[in-house]
Amino acid sequence: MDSLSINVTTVTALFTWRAILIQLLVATFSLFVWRRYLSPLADIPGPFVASFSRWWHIRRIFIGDQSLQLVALHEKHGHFVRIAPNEVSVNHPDGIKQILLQPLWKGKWYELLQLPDYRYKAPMSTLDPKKKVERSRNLAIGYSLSNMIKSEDAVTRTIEMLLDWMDQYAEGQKPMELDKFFTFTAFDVVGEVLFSKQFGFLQQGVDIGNAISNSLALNAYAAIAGFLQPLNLIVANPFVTWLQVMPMGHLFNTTLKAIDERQKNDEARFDMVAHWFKTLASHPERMELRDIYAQATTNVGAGADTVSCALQSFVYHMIRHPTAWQRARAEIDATRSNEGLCTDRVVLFDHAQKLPYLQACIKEALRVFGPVPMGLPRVVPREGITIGDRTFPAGTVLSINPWVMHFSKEIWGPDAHAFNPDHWFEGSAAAAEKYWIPFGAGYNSCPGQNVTKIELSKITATIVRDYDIRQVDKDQEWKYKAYFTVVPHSWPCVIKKRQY
Ligand code: HEM
Repeated sequence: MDSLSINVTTVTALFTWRAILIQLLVATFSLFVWRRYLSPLADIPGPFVASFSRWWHIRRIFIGDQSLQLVALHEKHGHFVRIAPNEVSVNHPDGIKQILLQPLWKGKWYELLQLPDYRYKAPMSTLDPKKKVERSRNLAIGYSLSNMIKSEDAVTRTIEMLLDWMDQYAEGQKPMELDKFFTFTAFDVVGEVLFSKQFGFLQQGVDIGNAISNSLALNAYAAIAGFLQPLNLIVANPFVTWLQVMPMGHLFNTTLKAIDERQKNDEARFDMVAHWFKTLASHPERMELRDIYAQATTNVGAGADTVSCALQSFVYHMIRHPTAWQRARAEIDATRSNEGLCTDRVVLFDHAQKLPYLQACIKEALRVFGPVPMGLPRVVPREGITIGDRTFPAGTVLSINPWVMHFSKEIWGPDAHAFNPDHWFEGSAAAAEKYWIPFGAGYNSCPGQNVTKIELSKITATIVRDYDIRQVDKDQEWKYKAYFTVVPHSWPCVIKKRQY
């Protein structure tokens, strides 16, 4: 045999099935050894599988208990837990300052939020901090408190529809699934503030076109598929968008249709999209129509489940703590009789803000059951990041999970897991505030905070003042799955209207 035929034989041998299999096994084993034993993160504790694969995390998201698992892991291992080969969950008290409050690139996971496909870029799906801030600047005016307050009457009318349903259930003495009605309300409020039109859930009292079930499917999909980018390219592209077969396509089309109708509606208020269209008209070089569609879709995706969860957490925990309910009610009654406030059928935002105990209860509800139970991932820059006595090299993904932060006994004391509104009046309350991150923190924090505060303050004050609520089965725990957001269900209630 000459040398040429030996080489050909060798190359051919390399490509037999057996050889390919062996090479794959060697490569996989080498990757495993490197990730598990040689990586700079090798000594960070965490689940064994997570040290060499993302599957531990994906499985926990799929099961729906990622947040509780992470809380337990931090209690066992301390400030740093390795949750994937290149990702570390952090609950060090300096973590928020060093990670969320810095202009760091976001983890690649966020790209999944280009809804319904890569042509639609919103600030949330923009990883580069500079570009993200530029995009947000075009849209920020729509979220300002002064503009949100202009929508208060529309929000009030929507809440009145919720109250009509509550009155109806109270009269009929039928169990009410508050979880569904809170979600209906949250969706309809988003519709009102965004494009001056409710989606119609409260009017019909049903999940029209399974939109809410679809939103749950999108939520589960987003949480997992963000880690499987190639899969995302197959299921989220312009062709699939056109086919309208994916949940994000449905969400997008509903939003698009609503914006188009709004543009023809002469009675539309100067709502959120009106502000964005105004910016587009005066600065066409800064943004395009697709940005408006993308941001409106993000709002519908991010602004309804979260508020429903917050409302549910408030009522669920308050009825388990009747003393807190009575104290909040006494505060409202006193404000009513002493100052003549809180007398409207739906309490005004301005009045609800003057109720410190009620506000503490809202904050506590958002602390013990935050609507976002997933870590917020950021990428360590070239110069590395030092947190406590640990330095993380460039490229490591560090994430802060609101649940983990909110359950830290180091920060909130030994009863960190308990619902206790007095957390907000104790000595360290002001200091603890900086660790309260249901809305995230820093340049990526939630722009929907103002409308959320208006909605939560008005609804909770009105309900506490006017209704007595108990669960059909007081020992029944609600059910939920912690995906990107968490929306509990299955805790039907009996509603009674308060007699004055
Ligand atoms: C209790 C209610 C809410 C909670 C707890 C909440 C929480 C959050 C969190 C944790 C983030 C992500 C921060 C990050 O990536 O670091 C976020 C982003 C966002 N939220 Fe909210 N949210 C709520 C309500 C709303 C509402 C009502 C709207 C809109 C009307 C909204 C619109 C958005 C948008 C557009 C983003 C993306 C922000 C960006 O990256 O530019 N949210 N929210």
